[in-house]
Amino acid sequence: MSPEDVDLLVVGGGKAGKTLAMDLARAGRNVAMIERSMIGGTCINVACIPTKTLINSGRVLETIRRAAEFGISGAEDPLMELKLLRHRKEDVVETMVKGQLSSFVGSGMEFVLGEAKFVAPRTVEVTLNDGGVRTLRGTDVVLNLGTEPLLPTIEGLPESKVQTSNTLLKLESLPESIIILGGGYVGCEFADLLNTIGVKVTVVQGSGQLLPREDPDIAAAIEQNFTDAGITVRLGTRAQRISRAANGTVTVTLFSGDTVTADDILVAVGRKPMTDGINLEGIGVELDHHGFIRVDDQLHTTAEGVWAAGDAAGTPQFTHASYDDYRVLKTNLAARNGAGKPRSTSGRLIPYSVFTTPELGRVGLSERHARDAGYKVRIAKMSVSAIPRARTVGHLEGIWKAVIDRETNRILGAALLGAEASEVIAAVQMAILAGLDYAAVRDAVITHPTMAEGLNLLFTPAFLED
Ligand SMILES: Cc1cc2nc3c(=O)[nH]c(=O)nc-3n(C[C@H](O)[C@H](O)[C@H](O)COP(=O)(O)OP(=O)(O)OC[C@H]3O[C@@H](n4cnc5c(N)ncnc54)[C@H](O)[C@@H]3O)c2cc1C
Ligand SMILES: NC(=O)c1ccc[n+]([C@@H]2O[C@H](COP(=O)([O-])OP(=O)(O)OC[C@H]3O[C@@H](n4cnc5c(N)ncnc54)[C@H](O)[C@@H]3O)[C@@H](O)[C@H]2O)c1
Repeated sequence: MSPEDVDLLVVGGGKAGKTLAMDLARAGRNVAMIERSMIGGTCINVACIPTKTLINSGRVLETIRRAAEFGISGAEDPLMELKLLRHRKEDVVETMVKGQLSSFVGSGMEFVLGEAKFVAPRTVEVTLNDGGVRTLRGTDVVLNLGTEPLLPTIEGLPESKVQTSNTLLKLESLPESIIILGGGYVGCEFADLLNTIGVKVTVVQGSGQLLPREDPDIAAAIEQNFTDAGITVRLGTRAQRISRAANGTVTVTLFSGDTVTADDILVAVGRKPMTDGINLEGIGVELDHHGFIRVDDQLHTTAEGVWAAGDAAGTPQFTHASYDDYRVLKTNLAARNGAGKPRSTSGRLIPYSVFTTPELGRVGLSERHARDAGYKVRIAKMSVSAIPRARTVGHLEGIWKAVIDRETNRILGAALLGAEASEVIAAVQMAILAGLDYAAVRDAVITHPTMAEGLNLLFTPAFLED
C-alpha cells in the first residue's frame, strides 16, 4: 500500500506532540497525529489531572474535618463517598478530553485513533481502533510516546495483581490498608491522599529517604508530616517477595527479613517508556538501555527527519517539560527550514511540585547539588509558621529553604514545603530567570498577607546564615 504523505506525522498524542500538531495544522500544514487510546495523553487521562482532582477532594475533606477550629459547627462527621469522588474526577477528565478532541479537530489536523508501528523510514502502519489499517509517511516525524508504570522484577509480583497509578484510579472500593512500594512522586502523593481518605498506609522506600532527589532535611520534614498523619514509613528497604493470599491480603517480605501485610499494594517505583514493539530500532532510532529514545540537545533522534519529545525522550517527567519540548521542536523545525536559530534543551530551568499536603515547590539546585557543583552557598531557611498568612489559613506546617551563591548573591534554587508552595515557587523561578540578587526579592513589596510575602522574610538576617 503506498503511504499517505503528510508534512508532519506525530506518533503518540502527548503534551509536546499534540501542541505542535495543532500549531502547525492551524498554520496550514498537512498534519496527522496517531494516538492509540488516551485522547489528550497521559497527564489528562491517568496522571496529573485525575490525581490532583482527587487530592483536592482530600484537602476539602481535611478542611471540613477541621471546621470547628475555623469557627464552624455542624460539619462534625464528614463522609468521604468514593463513588462521588470518582464521579467528580471522571467529570473533570471527561470535560478536558472532550475539549481536547474539539481542539484537535478544530485545528485542522487529522487525528487518527489507532496503534502505530514503523514499517519504513518516517512511515507508520496504523491499526485503526475502529477497524482497518492506514499507512502514513511524514516529511518530519515527532515521537511523543510517553511512559507507563514500571513493574520491577520481584518474586511473586506477576501473580499478585498489584495496583499501579493507572488501576488505582479505577478502584470501586477502598482497601482498609495498603502498602505503597516506592516513596517517589507517585508514592508520596498517593500515600498522602489515601491516608487522608481513611486508608492505613505503609510506604516501603528503597533508598534512605523519601524523594531521593531532595535535600535530606526537606525529605525528613515530609517524612515527619507523614508519620504525624499516621502513615508508616519504612526507609532503606526493598521488597524481596510479594504474595497475595486467597482472602486477598498482600504480604511483602522485605530484604530486612520483616514482613508487611495489607489489603492491597500499589507499585510506584518509576515509569518505563512506551517504546517497545513499534520497531523504532528498525528505522534507525536508537534507544538507551532502559528503552528511552536517544536525542541530541535539539530533540533530533538518530534517524533523519525523526524527532522525539516528552518522557520517552528522556525529558524530565513533567507535563510542563514536555510542553517546553514542543517549543524547542517548533523552533528547530522552523530553523531547519531557514527561519531563525535552533534552540537547545540544555540549561533549562524546570520547576516541579509534589502535591502532598502541605505541598513541595521546587526549583533550581538543591543544597546538596549546589555544593556538589562546587558553589559556595548560603542557606536561607525558616519555618512556614513565621508567615502571617499561614496563621490566617491555619496551615503552619512546613519549611522554606533557599540556596544562594555566596559569590554573586544570586538564588540558585529553592525548596518550599508548605501551603500554596506550588504557586509561590513560580515567583522564585522568575527571580532566578532574571538573575536577581536575593536582596531584591527580600526588598520587593509583596502583598500582605499572602504566602508569597514569606519571600520577604526568608532572605532577612533572621533566617539567612552569615
Ligand atoms: C500519577 C501521576 C501523576 C503525575 N502528576 C504530574 C503533575 O502533577 N505534574 C506534572 O507536571 N507531571 C505529572 N506527572 C508526569 C506527567 O504525567 C508526564 O510527564 C506527562 O504526561 C508526559 O507526557 P508526554 O508528553 O511524554 O506523553 P504522554 O502524555 O504520556 O503521551 C504519550 C501518548 O502516546 C500514546 N502512544 C504510545 N505508543 C503509541 C503507539 N505505538 N501508537 C499510538 N499511540 C501511542 C499513548 O497512548 C499516550 O497517550 C504525573 C505522572 C503520573 C504517573
Ligand atoms: N507532581 C508531579 O509533578 C508528579 C507526580 C507524580 C509523578 N510524576 C512524575 O512521574 C515520574 C514517576 O514517578 P514515580 O514515583 O513512579 O517514580 P520516582 O522515580 O519518582 O520514584 C520511585 C521511587 O521508588 C524507589 N524504588 C525503586 N525501586 C524500589 C523497590 N524495589 N522497592 C522500594 N522502593 C523502590 C526509588 O528509590 C524511588 O525513590 C516521576 O519521575 C515524576 O517526574 C510527577
